[in-house]
Amino acid sequence: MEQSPPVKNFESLFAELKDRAATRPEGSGTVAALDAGVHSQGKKILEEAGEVWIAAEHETEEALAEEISQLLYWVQVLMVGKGLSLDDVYRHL
Ligand SMILES: N=c1c2ncn([C@@H]3O[C@H](COP(=O)(O)OP(=O)(O)OP(=O)(O)O)[C@@H](O)[C@H]3O)c2ncn1[C@@H]1O[C@H](COP(=O)(O)O)[C@@H](O)[C@H]1O
Repeated sequence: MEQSPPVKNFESLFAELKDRAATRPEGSGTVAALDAGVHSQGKKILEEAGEVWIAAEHETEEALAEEISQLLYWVQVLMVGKGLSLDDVYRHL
């Protein structure tokens, strides 16, 4: 069966998180994560990176893909919190 294209990608998620930061909707986990600050965000990035490593060594490709998506999310939260744009990062690629 053919897989449908993802409804989100790196750019669209980043735009969504920036919108959350600007509009601060009730119940947003991203707003809570931003309010928790860079120390908490950094810990989450390390935790998710560890889960990526473990999944790569011991789990399925699907589990690994999910862990990587969470790591990307937390990196984006940190970026939004620090006021970095995607281009700020892309120009180092
Ligand atoms: N892509 C994500 C995403 N990936 C990871 N996470 C959060 O990252 C954490 C993952 O942690 P774990 O792996 O430890 O899983 P867990 O055990 O369920 O969670 P914790 O006990 O650690 O809180 C969870 O708290 C998730 O809510 C995400 N939270 C939100 N998004 C997307 O971000 C957008 C904005 O979300 P809201 O701000 O919540 O509206 C939406 O498109 C969401 O789908």
